[in-house]
Amino acid sequence: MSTHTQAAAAARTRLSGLSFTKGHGTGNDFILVADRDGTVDLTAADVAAACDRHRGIGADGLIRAVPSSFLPEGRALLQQAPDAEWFMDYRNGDGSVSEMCGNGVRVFVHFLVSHGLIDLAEGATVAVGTRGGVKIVERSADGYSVDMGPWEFIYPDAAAARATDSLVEADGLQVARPGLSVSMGNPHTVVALAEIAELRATRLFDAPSVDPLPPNGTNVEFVVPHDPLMHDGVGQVSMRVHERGVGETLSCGTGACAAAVATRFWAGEDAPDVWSVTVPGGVVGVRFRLGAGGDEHVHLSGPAVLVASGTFA
Ligand SMILES: N[C@@H](CCC[C@H](N)C(=O)O)C(=O)O
Repeated sequence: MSTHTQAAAAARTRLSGLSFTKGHGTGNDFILVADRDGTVDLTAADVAAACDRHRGIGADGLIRAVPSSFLPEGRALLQQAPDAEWFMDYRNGDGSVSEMCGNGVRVFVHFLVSHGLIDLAEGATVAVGTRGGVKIVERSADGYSVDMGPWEFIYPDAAAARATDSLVEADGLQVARPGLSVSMGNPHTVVALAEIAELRATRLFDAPSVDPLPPNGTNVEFVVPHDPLMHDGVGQVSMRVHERGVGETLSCGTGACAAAVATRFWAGEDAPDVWSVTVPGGVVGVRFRLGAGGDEHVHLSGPAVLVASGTFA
C-alpha cells in the first residue's frame, strides 16, 4: 500500500462512527459535524479523506460546530463577546485551516438551528465565533445575512496609488492580469476580465499563479462587471473562484465580498453600496454598511441548505 493509501485508510478508521450532515450555500458544499463536548479531534488527513469526492463523502470543506469554551481561540473571543457560544471550526477540503468562510457560516447557523442547538426566529441574530473574529448572523425569510466585519486591502499603498499589487496568470488567459488583493479575514486576489466569454474560457483546474503571493496564500476571484454595471441601483458582477486549499468551487462567500469590494473600488465614487454577485452555483448579495464603530462593514446574504445526514462507516 502507498503511503497516501495507508494515511487515507487510517483516516477512515478514525472517522468511523462519526455523525455528519452535508449542506451547501449556492453549491459551496460542506460536511458538518456537531462536537458538543469538544472531543472530536480531526487531523488534516481526516478532513481530506472525508472531503475526497471519490473515496469520501465529498465536500469543499468540513465544519466542526464546537462550544467556543473548548478552544483557546474561542475562549479569547468569549472575553469580548460572551454570547458567541458556538465556534465554527472551518477546514478546507485539503485539511488546511482558514480564518473565515462566508457561505459556510450561513450553513453552520442553519445546522445549529436544525439540530436544536440554538433557537433563531426569523429576524433574530446569533453571534458565532470564528478564527476571523465574532460574526453576527441574522436569519431572514429565505436564508441568512452575515455581518462579515470590515474589509482591508492587503497592499494598501498600492491601492492608494491605484497601482497593480500583483500579476495573475491562469490557464486560458493569454496574458498576465493585474490583481487587487483584499482581506475579508482570509486573503483574496481579485482580477477583472472584460467579457463573460473570457470568464468561461479561463481554466481553473490548476491554481492561478499570483506574483507576489500574499504571505498566507490567496483565493483568486475572476470577475466580470456587467454592462451596464447597475440594475435598479444594485451593482452586478459575475465571478468564478479558485479557492486556496480547495480548487475551483461553485461559490465563495468571502470571495463574493472581495469581488464587490474590488469592483466598487474600480468603479469610483458613484459606485453603489449594494451588489449582486452571480457565481456558477447561484447568486449572493453583498451590502456595505457603517458598523457601530464608524468603520465600513461588509454584509453577505444568501441561502443555506442541508441535504443529508449520516454516519461514517
Ligand atoms: N468558500 C468559503 C471560503 C473558504 C476558505 C478559503 N478556501 C480560504 O482558504 O480562505 C467562503 O464561502 O467564504
